[in-house]
Amino acid sequence: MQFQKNIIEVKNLNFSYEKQKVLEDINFTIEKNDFLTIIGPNGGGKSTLLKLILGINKLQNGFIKVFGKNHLEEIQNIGYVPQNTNVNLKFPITVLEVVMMGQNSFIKRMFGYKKDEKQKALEVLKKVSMEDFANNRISNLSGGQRQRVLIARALFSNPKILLLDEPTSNIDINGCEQVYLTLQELNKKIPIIVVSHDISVILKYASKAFYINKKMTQHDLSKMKDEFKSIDSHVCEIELLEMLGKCRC
Ligand SMILES: Nc1ncnc2c1ncn2[C@@H]1O[C@H](COP(=O)(O)OP(=O)(O)OP(=O)(O)O)[C@@H](O)[C@H]1O
Repeated sequence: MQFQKNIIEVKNLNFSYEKQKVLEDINFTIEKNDFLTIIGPNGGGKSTLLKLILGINKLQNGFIKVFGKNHLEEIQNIGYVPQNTNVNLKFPITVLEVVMMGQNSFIKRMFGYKKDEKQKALEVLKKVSMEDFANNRISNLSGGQRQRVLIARALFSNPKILLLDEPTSNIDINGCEQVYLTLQELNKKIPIIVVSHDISVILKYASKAFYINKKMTQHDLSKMKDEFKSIDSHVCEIELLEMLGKCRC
């Protein structure tokens, strides 16, 4: 197989809802080991960009290539953890069952799961350090634990890229760290793209940051890394966000 440097390539992307322009002249590439965070103000266009990559929003111009092909041909290789999960917490469903919902076959869901699928679900739960909770009800987990289960669900179909939309909203700082440590471990094998408002936490883990407010500013975080690693107290996220929005690095 030919070596593919760019896992995702986006060029000349513009997008509008009705007459409201939401994204303007977006260009970037994602490589194999990237851990990218997409940050920016509310309504800046972050989720819209993810939905374009996933084919949920229809491309209006420009192009998105995944592994060198039209992105729509490669959707099955993209794992997605959406902002609002569709798991009904009132439904008496176990962690293992939630993970196995990561396969798209309705027939399989109707007629039960095979033994090897349960084994595979346990393996992906191990990747997010949640295998001991396999038989617990999803409703009994903490927010951070639940989010790691939803990451396992996205991993069930062996994606080659993982996209997450605000995976740590409503999770306390320790839960956040656990989720990001999990993502850091997964990033040894696959690129990670995460939309987040947890600026100071995510900047410790990410290698790149894209600030989006209709237009995009790209930041290579490797140089700033040591400073962010030493952050263990309060940082003013508003100032940090403003700085990243104005900076032209
Ligand atoms: N389906 C839609 N139809 C019309 N307008 C939409 C739709 N989805 C989003 N928008 C608008 O597009 C803009 C960008 O929304 P988007 O959800 O991409 O922002 P975001 O950066 O993810 O915001 P947040 O941080 O609040 O989640 C907003 O003004 C929003 O109201």
